[in-house]
Amino acid sequence: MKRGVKQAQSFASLISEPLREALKKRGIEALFPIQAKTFEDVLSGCDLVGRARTGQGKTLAFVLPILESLVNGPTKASRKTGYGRPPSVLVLLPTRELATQVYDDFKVYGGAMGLNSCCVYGGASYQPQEFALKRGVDVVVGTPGRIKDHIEKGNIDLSLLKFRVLDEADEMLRMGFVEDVELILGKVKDVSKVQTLLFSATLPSWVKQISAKFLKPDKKTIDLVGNEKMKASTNVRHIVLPCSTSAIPQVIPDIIRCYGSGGRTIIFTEKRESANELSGLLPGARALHGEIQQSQREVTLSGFRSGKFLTLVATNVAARGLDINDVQLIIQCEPPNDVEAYIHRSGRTGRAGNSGVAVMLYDPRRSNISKIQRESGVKFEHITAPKAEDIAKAAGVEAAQTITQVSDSVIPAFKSAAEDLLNTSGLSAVELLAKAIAKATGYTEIKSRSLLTSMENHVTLLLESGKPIFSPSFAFSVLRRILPEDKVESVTGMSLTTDGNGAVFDVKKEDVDTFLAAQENAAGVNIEVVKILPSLQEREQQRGRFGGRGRGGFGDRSGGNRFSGGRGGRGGGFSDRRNSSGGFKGRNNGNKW
Ligand SMILES: Nc1ncnc2c1ncn2[C@@H]1O[C@H](COP(=O)(O)OP(=O)(O)OP(=O)(O)O)[C@@H](O)[C@H]1O
Repeated sequence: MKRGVKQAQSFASLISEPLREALKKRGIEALFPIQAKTFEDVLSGCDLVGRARTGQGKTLAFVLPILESLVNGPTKASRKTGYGRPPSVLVLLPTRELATQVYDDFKVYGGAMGLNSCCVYGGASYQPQEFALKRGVDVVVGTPGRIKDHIEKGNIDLSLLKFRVLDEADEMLRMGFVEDVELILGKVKDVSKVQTLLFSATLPSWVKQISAKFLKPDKKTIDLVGNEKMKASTNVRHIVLPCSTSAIPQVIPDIIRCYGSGGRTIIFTEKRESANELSGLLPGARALHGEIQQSQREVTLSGFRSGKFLTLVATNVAARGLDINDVQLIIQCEPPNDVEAYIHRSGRTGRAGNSGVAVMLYDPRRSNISKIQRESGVKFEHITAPKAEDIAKAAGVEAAQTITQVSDSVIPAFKSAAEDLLNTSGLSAVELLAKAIAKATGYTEIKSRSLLTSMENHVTLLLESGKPIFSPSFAFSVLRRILPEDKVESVTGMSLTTDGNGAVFDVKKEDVDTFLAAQENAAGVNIEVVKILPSLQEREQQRGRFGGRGRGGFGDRSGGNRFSGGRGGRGGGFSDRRNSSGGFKGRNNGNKW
């Protein structure tokens, strides 16, 4: 669904005929706001800092005016042409995948105007890059490390440079490319002759300081996010869902079924090992991360782009800038460390005016979502794992469509089997059809899940004791008074409610009656099955108030080993999150996040 983000304004007047034709072939017939707002400043020679939310067209916001300037505008006269010419434009990006993507735009649109581009990044062989540079190019796009190497080898001459662009500038600097970037930018002798453009959807204050160093003092800033509260994409439905790590592989297929709209899904994990592991557990998924060989990364990404497979499990290497058609759903397996990562990851959907869904999984006992909520301005929608009826509804709609598409010619072949079934099964036609749809969708058994951790065949209970519950260990002590030790030991996920009056936890489905009956053993104790997950205290809140990691503390007893889904060690406190061992499959799996 398109929203009205396009601006027809000045398209024809700003953009020359061949470029307009090339844009039209890709469905672009008007400028987006960031493009319209920056175009003339770039054309008139200004340095510029540009910021707009993800998917709002920042790439063309520099590509188009640069091309117009080189071919029809102020830099035309001094631009060299012919064999062996040095580049007029240098574009720096943080990842190889992004460099390739931006190069593609320069190749197509610059090509339409008679300009040559090349792309240089690490992990690919030097020789073809050297040949291209020696032949002479107008635009060089690449990652800082490799560009620096080429400059040092004398393959790139920056003496006639007109434009330098830092795209996803904050990520490039955050990734530790500061020295390379400074060295590259420092190679330009006469900065008065070069325009520097810096773009990103996120511009933390430290980037602004750096931009003050690289850009001219009279630079323009076009910030379409500015002080607005909402920093993430407004075209995306931002959702959070409580889920323990061990339940992630089971819950994800259901989330895709209910929220994926049949399109592509990108799943983000914090660690490479988790991306490998999860992609192995999800049917038809592939992994993408920095440890995979460059040639394989390219094969994977192009397979995902072309629809050979629809689920990509990636680390932050895919968080920035990637523009892939029909990504309907983003799943983050846990809250990222910084708000920028949340904004960029969720921004891989809901692009160019389309809508999308971003689901972030979190362990209510360990994760801190309020920080991301506060800093991104996102008001998260809280949901629990898709229920049987949600899955059936989503899967059923899809299956019903495919069933109606089956040719009528098969009916005679299967009719008598269908009639036999109807006559002998004792079920109605509708009931039988429901079973057939279940079989067709693969959902022949729908397991119930707990609201607190999304674990299969577990139920979330609420405990109240008639007085405030200050700590998980207090809640355990109440349980210990009314239940045998082995039942108390089996409790997982003990978490306190925000109002301080209750604690919620998961028990096995078969133990629910024992827990409910136990409340009779003590006056004032109330235990009930949770229908809607109450608001829960977060990690910091509990640590701040009670400061402890000791026995019975947060994470302790309640599946403290984050990845095992089993009982944690006594000292396994919440702060050990990043060092916990275990994996999606269980305790014996040594993979880390
Ligand atoms: N004027 C336009 N009309 C229609 N589509 C456009 C227009 N400009 C850009 N697009 C499309 O919008 C999509 C997003 O553009 P782009 O990748 O430049 O976004 P971005 O702002 O750089 O996002 P991010 O911050 O995630 O990198 C691309 O598919 C691009 O082709």
